[in-house]
Amino acid sequence: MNEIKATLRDSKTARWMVLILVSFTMMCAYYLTDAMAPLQERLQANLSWSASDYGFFTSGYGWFNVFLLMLVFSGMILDKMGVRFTGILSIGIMLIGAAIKYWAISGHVQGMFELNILGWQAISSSAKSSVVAGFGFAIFGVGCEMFGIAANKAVVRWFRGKEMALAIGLNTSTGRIGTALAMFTPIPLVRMTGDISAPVLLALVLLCIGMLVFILFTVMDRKLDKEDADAGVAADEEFKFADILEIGKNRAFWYITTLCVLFYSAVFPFIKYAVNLMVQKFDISDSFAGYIPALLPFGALLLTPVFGNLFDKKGKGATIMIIGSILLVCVHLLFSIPSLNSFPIAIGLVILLGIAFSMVPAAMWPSIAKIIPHSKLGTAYAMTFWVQNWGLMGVPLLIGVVLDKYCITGTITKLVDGKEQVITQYNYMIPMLIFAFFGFLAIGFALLLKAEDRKKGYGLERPNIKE
Ligand SMILES: NCCCC[C@H](N)C(=O)NCC(=O)O
Repeated sequence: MNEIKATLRDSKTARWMVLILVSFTMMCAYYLTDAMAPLQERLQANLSWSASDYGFFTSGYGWFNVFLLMLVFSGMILDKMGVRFTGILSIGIMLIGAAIKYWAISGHVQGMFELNILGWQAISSSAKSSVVAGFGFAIFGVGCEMFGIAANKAVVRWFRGKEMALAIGLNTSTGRIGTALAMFTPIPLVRMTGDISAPVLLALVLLCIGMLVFILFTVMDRKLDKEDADAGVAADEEFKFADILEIGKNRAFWYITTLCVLFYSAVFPFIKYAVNLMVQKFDISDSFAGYIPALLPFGALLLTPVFGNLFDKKGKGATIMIIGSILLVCVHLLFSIPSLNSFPIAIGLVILLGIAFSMVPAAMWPSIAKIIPHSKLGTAYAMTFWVQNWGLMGVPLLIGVVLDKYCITGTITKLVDGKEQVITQYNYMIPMLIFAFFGFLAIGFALLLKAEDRKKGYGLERPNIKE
């Protein structure tokens, strides 16, 4: 009888160590992604950014991923070159993007940007700093998404047949720590330093540490490769273009991917405006406002592993996604009602949103691994992220333009960091209805996914761990 040799993967300590190493960089990346969100009013006061400028800059995250198909290339690089190479490359790209963003926001870029074609103004004028910062954010976005798919694949590799959904959930949760920190640390940091770009500088330093930590992971992963080779475990198949076509033929894959773009379009872009929503709708002071949206990622950080564990042990992945999407719609509809503007309501709704934000990701990412074979997983995650990036790019821009066009209720003069500033006031009802609409469509696709799973037997409703 063949004796199956234990590998590093079979050691609980080694597996969880790997998870810690991979997740730390995720946290740094997520911190930088949202670190400008609490500074929306300060960007208006210090750099003359309108809501549209802020939306434009925020949409930068997806420009290259979407239009240059960088995410698809990232998936190919991942499946061809492996997680170690792709991880290091992605952190390098994030560092370059973050440095450009820092340079733009720290006052080196001034004036307005206009695109004139034969005397015709192609786009309305924007603050130059928002365009350059958006460019840096676009480069950063390529690295961040590339790192995301590499981290997912690394975790699946180390945890398949074990605590896979729990581990993916914990990895995502660590990212949420970064988002939570990004909600409430930037304002104190800016107050302390008097420099609006200080949070970006902090993120740059954290990313450098992230690079060192990831190098430690590569040492362990290389060891596992060697053990797998010695044990005769077949290496992953290399990327083939036919993979894209094959994945593209899978109906369940499209249901889950459409659900992904709709669901995340109602969460990540919401986070970008949430601090301002707290200040303007719920009349919460600027210095405290960030703590409330921070409850969202913080709740998700605690609950994503709980739902991941539930999925591992009891199954019900598609059902979890349906319930999460219903919760999302309820929250945004309640946010849209102007008279619901008290402090406890703000807290209650953000907590409920945190629960929805735990349920759907905890079930979604491991479900893709149940639908698509491991050798094509990098490409599959990349394709899903690519579609999702249309939302991450388009929706913040849409909300910024809608705010400037339809939601301005007036201006007030207030003290911001000791200086009198004129601040535009917005009514957030229409943006919240837009978010609710995305959630409503997401419910439909979650139902379709469940029906498809019943037909094809992917096992989304079955446990991942055989007890
Ligand atoms: N704040 C970073 C955006 C990450 C987007 C990424 N494509 C993703 O969806 N990751 C999984 C997650 O739930 O965060």
